[in-house]
Amino acid sequence: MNIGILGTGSIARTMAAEFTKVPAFRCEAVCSRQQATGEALAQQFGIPKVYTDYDTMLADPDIELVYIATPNSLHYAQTKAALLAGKNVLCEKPFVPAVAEADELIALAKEKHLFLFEAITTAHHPNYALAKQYLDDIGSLRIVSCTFCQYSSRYDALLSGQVPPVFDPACCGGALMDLNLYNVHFVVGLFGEPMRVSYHPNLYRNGIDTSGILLLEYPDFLCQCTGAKDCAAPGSVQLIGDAGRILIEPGSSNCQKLRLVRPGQEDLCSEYSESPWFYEVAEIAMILALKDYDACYAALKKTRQVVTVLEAAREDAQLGF
Ligand SMILES: NC(=O)C1=CN([C@@H]2O[C@H](COP(=O)(O)OP(=O)(O)OC[C@H]3O[C@@H](n4cnc5c(N)ncnc54)[C@H](OP(=O)(O)O)[C@@H]3O)[C@@H](O)[C@H]2O)C=CC1
Ligand SMILES: O=C1CO[C@H](CO)[C@@H](O)[C@@H]1O
Repeated sequence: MNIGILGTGSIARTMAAEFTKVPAFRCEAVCSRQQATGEALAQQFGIPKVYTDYDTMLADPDIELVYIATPNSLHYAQTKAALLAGKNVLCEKPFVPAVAEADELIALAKEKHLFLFEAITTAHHPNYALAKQYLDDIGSLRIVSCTFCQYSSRYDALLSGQVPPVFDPACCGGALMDLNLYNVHFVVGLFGEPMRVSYHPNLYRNGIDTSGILLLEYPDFLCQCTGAKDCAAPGSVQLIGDAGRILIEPGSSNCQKLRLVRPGQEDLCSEYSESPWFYEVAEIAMILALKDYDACYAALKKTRQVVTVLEAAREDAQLGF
């Protein structure tokens, strides 16, 4: 599968490296707003073509899949253009801001029988499946607690007067959309949509949430998701039942270590060493190789549920974007 990469930022570089580990993928082209930036990425990863115009890249018949790694607010239009051009699409998280946009893109992918996928590591990690398997061992679930707090150098830029896309309301940035969404993916992936959603953000003066606490209420348990880009803390997911708990570290974006803890019993531990993107890219390669559209559309159904929760959270906090 020949890939055209759109964007040359931090995740585009990470993913270009991950694509090269999987023989089924070949990076065919990169598209950047500047020729020199595109050439730098192309040279680093041995990518033969550089485009500075997205439509021109979409017109390249050699490209079968477009990987979109641009600011959040561009995902919808760029995904739609790629699908209309007949390309499969892997779109970075967060998929799109609005449920109506998600529905339109999912319908378009189905109509054109194309692969469409949100690039997010959470559910692809082997320990995620293990957590699901261990749920029966912790009794009745009472509390879920997820923490993803990572101080961002872009927060320093915000404090010094710049507005990077990730802290720009016009780009649909913020801690909820950038980091807390991993927690939402973890929880909604396992338990579906909650009954009620409320979001309590710390706001910067431009109206962006630099951190915040999200409460998801389920019929039988409560879930607290913390996401922050303005402070740091060790990350984790804890699923706490009345007969034990499951602890995952460093958390919802990388389920590297899992521990099942039950009183009076030895802990069961599981640890993986590959990067979290490795498992995501391997699973995508498998879905594409098998043309497993059921798996693709099942993942999109989860993505749509997450978009619904995130939209409800932004509405609850009256974020205005
Ligand atoms: N899955 C994961 O682990 C991660 C996912 N992400 C997601 O990936 C996306 C990109 O994030 P990240 O790589 O950190 O962002 P960066 O700001 O580092 O890169 C974004 C790239 O998009 C391109 N771009 C196109 N239009 C614009 C524009 N108007 N403003 C700014 N950049 C533009 C730029 O490439 P050029 O200059 O070449 O045109 C830029 O380098 C986001 O949606 C983010 O949520 C981010 C980090 C990790
Ligand atoms: O998705 C993400 C995961 O972590 C990154 C930082 O390391 C974030 O900036 C990013 O958007």
